[in-house]
Amino acid sequence: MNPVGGDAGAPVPALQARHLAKRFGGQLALAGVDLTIEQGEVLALLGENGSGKSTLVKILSGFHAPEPGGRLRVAGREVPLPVPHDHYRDFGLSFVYQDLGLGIGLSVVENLFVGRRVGSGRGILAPIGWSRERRAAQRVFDRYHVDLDPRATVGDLRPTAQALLAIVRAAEDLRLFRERAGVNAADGTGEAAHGVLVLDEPTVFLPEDEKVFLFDLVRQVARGGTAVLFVSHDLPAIRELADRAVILRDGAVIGDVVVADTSDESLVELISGHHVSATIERAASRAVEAVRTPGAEGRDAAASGAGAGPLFDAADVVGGQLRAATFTVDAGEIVGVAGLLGSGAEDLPYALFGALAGASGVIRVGGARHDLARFSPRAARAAGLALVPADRAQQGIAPALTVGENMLSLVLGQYVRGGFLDRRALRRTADERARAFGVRPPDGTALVSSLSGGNQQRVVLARWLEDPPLVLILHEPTQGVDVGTRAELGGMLRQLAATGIAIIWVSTDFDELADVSQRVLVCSDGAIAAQITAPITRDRITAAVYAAGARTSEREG
Ligand SMILES: Nc1ncnc2c1ncn2[C@@H]1O[C@H](COP(=O)(O)OP(=O)(O)OP(=O)(O)O)[C@@H](O)[C@H]1O
Repeated sequence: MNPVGGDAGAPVPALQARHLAKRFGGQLALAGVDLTIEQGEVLALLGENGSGKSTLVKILSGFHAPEPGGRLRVAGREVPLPVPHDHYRDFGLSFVYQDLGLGIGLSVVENLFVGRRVGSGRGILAPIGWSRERRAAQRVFDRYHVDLDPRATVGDLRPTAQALLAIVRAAEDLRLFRERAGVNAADGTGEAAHGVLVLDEPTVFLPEDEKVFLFDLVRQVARGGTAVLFVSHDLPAIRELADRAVILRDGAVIGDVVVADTSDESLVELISGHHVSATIERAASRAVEAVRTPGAEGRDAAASGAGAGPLFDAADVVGGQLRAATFTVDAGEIVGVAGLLGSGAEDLPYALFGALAGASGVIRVGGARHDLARFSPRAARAAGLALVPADRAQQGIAPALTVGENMLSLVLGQYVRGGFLDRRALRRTADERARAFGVRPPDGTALVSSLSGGNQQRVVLARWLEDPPLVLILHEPTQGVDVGTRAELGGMLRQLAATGIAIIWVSTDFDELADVSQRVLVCSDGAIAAQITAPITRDRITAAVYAAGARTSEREG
């Protein structure tokens, strides 16, 4: 049953937005969106990369001012537009973003009560009673059935625990809003409508098996009456959580469906606007064709001439959580790497690429031997390696540069004529690549920071493929990428592998690994503990990862 906000008639919707629009220069990023979310409802907001989801969320948070003519009501009350900066909480809105917004060096209790001390009522100058605050924090966690230690430092928590804390904090903001609004309710009922919790891709960094804790918490928050707007590309998570899904395309609502009544295929079609499978291979070959430069042929020759042995060979790799990882990858092979958090899998891409301090071990690329203790990213590139890192914002792109400069930064030398950079040729190629990789808008001169997250990821991939390596190392390459594009990237990378490139694909998304890999290595306790060959399924990977983890803890116990 839906909790009722007033004393008569239908419950007040938690959120009613009318005609929200946003223009960036000549481009209409949001084209007049209407949206209603009922109290206690979990609504998924879906759409391909660049469809306008973040723009809508940023209007709700007050980060963007919408075009004139829009209206917003939350918890039955009119919210001024633009939403006053930093005051969304006062109107019953609360946000959790992918980066969670926690103070990593602070304790759990400090994060929970930041900005609103439970304290002694003597104001901000009163001494902080830590034991009282910790008890208050414990009561909050008990309320949400969440097991968190108020004393722990947030940076020491696992990502899942950090996400739980961020959600509890946001839900508490809404509970306090409701208390305040109830006290002030003009109709004297003491009853106030519930607010809206916005979750913007909160599952991206969480290990598959721990998402269930987050789902439990979100369901519980919604059961209490709060409406949840869940922005995500994660179809299984959407199916798990959402009652209804609204789909955006080109800034407009093009679908509003009950999730339980809609197949995955229909959802993907609504999101992408076409039958994905029919276009994957076409898009993939376009992108692979686009990057097959003369240099690439040279590398193909190097790859095939590497002799009888594997193209890539890693022995006793140490670094981070890795204690001695040894494995090989053949030319043309896609090898997945799976592991629980702390298994060492997440350190492997950086140790192999010379980007992890203190790493050691030996790798061989096409027969040439390299000592990882003396390796660097520059040496790795020269050796024929490329790395697509998980942390796109920090390591993948240069946000202040254009799409073209980012895409072509590894091959700028090819555009120097008579000592000058041939900007026209650079721009022509950049536009071509942007089209081939489906970057929207397909404009090589756009600043990369103005692209949506998924489109930035396409730029990162295009950049590395411009100068095709012998060995491509990918860490969570489809994070934040929409479902249609994900399939497209899978197809593209399969075609690249077919040209002789060896691909090492490290991911916590076991569905994805099952889909793309010819072989999956299971990392546990810093070593490769098992290997899965065809038939590769998500269940087999999950079982192997846990079996390896259990063997490790038995040994340690
Ligand atoms: N600050 C900005 N300046 C110029 N254009 C922008 C800006 N922010 C967004 N856009 C454009 O608005 C459109 C919608 O982007 P938005 O980030 O809302 O998409 P999204 O659906 O959240 O995508 P993703 O799934 O990739 O995160 C895109 O074409 C994007 O390039």
